[in-house]
Amino acid sequence: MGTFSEGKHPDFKIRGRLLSCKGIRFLPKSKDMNWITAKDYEDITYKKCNGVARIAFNRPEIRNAFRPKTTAELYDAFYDAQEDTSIGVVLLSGEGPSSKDGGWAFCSGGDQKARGKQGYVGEDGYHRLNILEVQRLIRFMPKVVIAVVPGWAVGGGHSLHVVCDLTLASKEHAIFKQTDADVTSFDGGYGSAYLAKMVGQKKAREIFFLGRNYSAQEAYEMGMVNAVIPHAELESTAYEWAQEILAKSPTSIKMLKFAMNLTDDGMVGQQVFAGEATRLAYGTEEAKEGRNAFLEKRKPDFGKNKWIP
Ligand SMILES: CC(C)(COP(=O)(O)OP(=O)(O)OC[C@H]1O[C@@H](n2cnc3c(N)ncnc32)[C@H](O)[C@@H]1OP(=O)(O)O)[C@@H](O)C(=O)NCCC(=O)NCCSC(=O)CCC(=O)c1ccccc1C(=O)O
Repeated sequence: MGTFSEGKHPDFKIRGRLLSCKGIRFLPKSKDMNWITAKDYEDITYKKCNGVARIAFNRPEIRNAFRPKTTAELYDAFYDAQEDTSIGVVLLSGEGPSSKDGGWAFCSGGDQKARGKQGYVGEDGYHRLNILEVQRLIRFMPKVVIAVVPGWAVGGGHSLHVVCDLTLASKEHAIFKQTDADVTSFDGGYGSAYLAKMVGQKKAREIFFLGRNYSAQEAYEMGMVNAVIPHAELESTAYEWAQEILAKSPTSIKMLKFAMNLTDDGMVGQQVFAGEATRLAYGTEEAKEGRNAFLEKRKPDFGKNKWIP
């Protein structure tokens, strides 16, 4: 990747987010990172910079465990990132280290102190399992979501990294662990079944049935982590991966994500993919003629020789 800065090269110009030099495109480097807070929350942080949104758990003293308030905030931030047309990639991470003991975490799953009889108890007194709504938003949003794992990814936190499109992990501090079977929980959806597609049935069963710790390197070798990154470079590397993705065709990225989801998501996967195909069809002359004919109360004339093989 290039590192020209403005003024240093005669052919340098800014074109959108990309820097162009005689046809060669240079991506913003991590030194250009300038995160701006998008919204203040209690349990998470939410920032944006150069087409990238960064959402992070912010309960480091309890290894970034989530309660209903956390998941409601996560949903709100992810929805905002989905709707913001300037955003193409979302990083999901965990703030840290813990001021208590210096430990790092991505997320340790459901806050066991908030757990009630039928889920996690919110301020309204209802028992919920609404992390699954967050999982679905990550899965179905037309943007790339990267799990940036600086420490523990455990229980429901492990499931979240699984459902993200990509995972980058801290070489020194990331540890992957499934404790669902220790606390009578079971993510029978993406957390387990999709994990098995990723690492294979035997390995997925080992992860859940034994609940062992796996290092970033072991997770990488299993196929559930894309890259193992020195801790100090984790955030900047995630930003640079995001910039590489942002340089691609947004329609291609969206359709590729939905195409890869399709086979595992059944009719809903087909619905999501087909919805985007419909949107593309709406952009054609044919669609314009169909709409106009209806509005003008006449038969549509789609023309001859339109049945392209
Ligand atoms: C994460 C650990 C392995 C880290 O161990 P360690 O580094 O030794 O730190 P500790 O001293 O244990 O922890 C420090 C501090 O944090 C508190 N803490 C840690 N995790 C939690 C938690 N999940 N809830 C509440 N508090 C937590 C811990 O008590 C310490 O506090 P002190 O006051 O200092 O004592 C280890 O901490 C650990 O194993 N944690 C528990 C992991 C766990 O079991 N998580 C829950 C799994 S079940 C789940 O997440 C369900 C989620 C869900 O809603 C769901 C439901 C249905 C379908 C799918 C899902 C889904 O999974 O998404």
